[in-house]
Amino acid sequence: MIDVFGLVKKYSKREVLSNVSLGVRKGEFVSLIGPNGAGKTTLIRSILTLIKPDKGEVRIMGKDPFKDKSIFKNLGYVQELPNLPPFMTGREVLMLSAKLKGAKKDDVDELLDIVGMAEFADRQIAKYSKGMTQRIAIAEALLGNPEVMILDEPNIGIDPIFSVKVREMFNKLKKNGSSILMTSHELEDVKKLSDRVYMIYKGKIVFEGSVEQLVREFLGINVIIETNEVEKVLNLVSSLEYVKRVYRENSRVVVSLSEDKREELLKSLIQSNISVKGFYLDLNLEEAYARAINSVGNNAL
Ligand SMILES: Nc1ncnc2c1ncn2[C@@H]1O[C@H](COP(=O)(O)OP(=O)(O)OP(=O)(O)O)[C@@H](O)[C@H]1O
Repeated sequence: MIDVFGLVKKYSKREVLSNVSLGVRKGEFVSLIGPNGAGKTTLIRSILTLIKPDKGEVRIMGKDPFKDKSIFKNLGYVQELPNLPPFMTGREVLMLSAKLKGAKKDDVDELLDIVGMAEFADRQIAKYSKGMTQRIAIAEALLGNPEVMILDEPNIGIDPIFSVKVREMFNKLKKNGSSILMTSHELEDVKKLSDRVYMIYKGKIVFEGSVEQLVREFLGINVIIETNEVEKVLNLVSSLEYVKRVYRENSRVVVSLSEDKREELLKSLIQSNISVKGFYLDLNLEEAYARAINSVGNNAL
């Protein structure tokens, strides 16, 4: 639904996007992560034709957005720090957008309710807080259930309770078959929402895969065992040849494996009659992200 081939963007002589290719399939949620200045917004704005790339091609729903603007009727976009008209009210912004997208007044009312802005709908944007403006921007992007949604740091300024709601909304959109591309520094959202992740560093894609693959590649396979019998677990696992490292965290034992022997490990625990309350892969995306950036930074690009 979104395809980018060999995108290059230069500012003066500096290349800020270097041969970037990326794809988002139907019903897929893809996140674009990377440090400040890596090129995420430049890439998003190039996809949306707000920036003209020097080389490369973009397709949205199979069409070239630089030539066919009709696709934008079916596309929702939350831009980084939304710049909504300050003298319009939230409702007016949504009504205007509904007209352009062919959505109904009822859809506007429903969305105002969903984003918790019904009460403030007739207040001017200039009088909104940052988070309130962001809520209207998200509602605006969701209008008309777009087939493609592009989100550039949608969670800036949003409180934790609404963050959970936003995740639910994006998940619902995805279940209905929409394709979503998001940039975010909120790794918890990235972890909970993404089917696939692209990591961009200094204008180059340096990783593509699932969150689990990213964690495995940069942190290895770490299993968390929750148990009341920590000592027994420590004794058992430290004798297993595929266990690289083991440490205790209160009533949890964290075990690093040299290869994917999770099934064997679980069997050994059960055979030793150890009561296991929890057994799962540690998906510490923050740490994997830091290591990945460190590793690409060291292998000078
Ligand atoms: N109009 C411009 N003129 C010159 N350089 C620019 C311009 N816009 C962006 N850049 C540069 O392009 C690079 C990529 O910027 P971009 O905004 O895409 O990064 P980002 O990954 O979105 O960062 P952040 O996480 O901070 O939002 C940066 O080095 C930035 O300084």
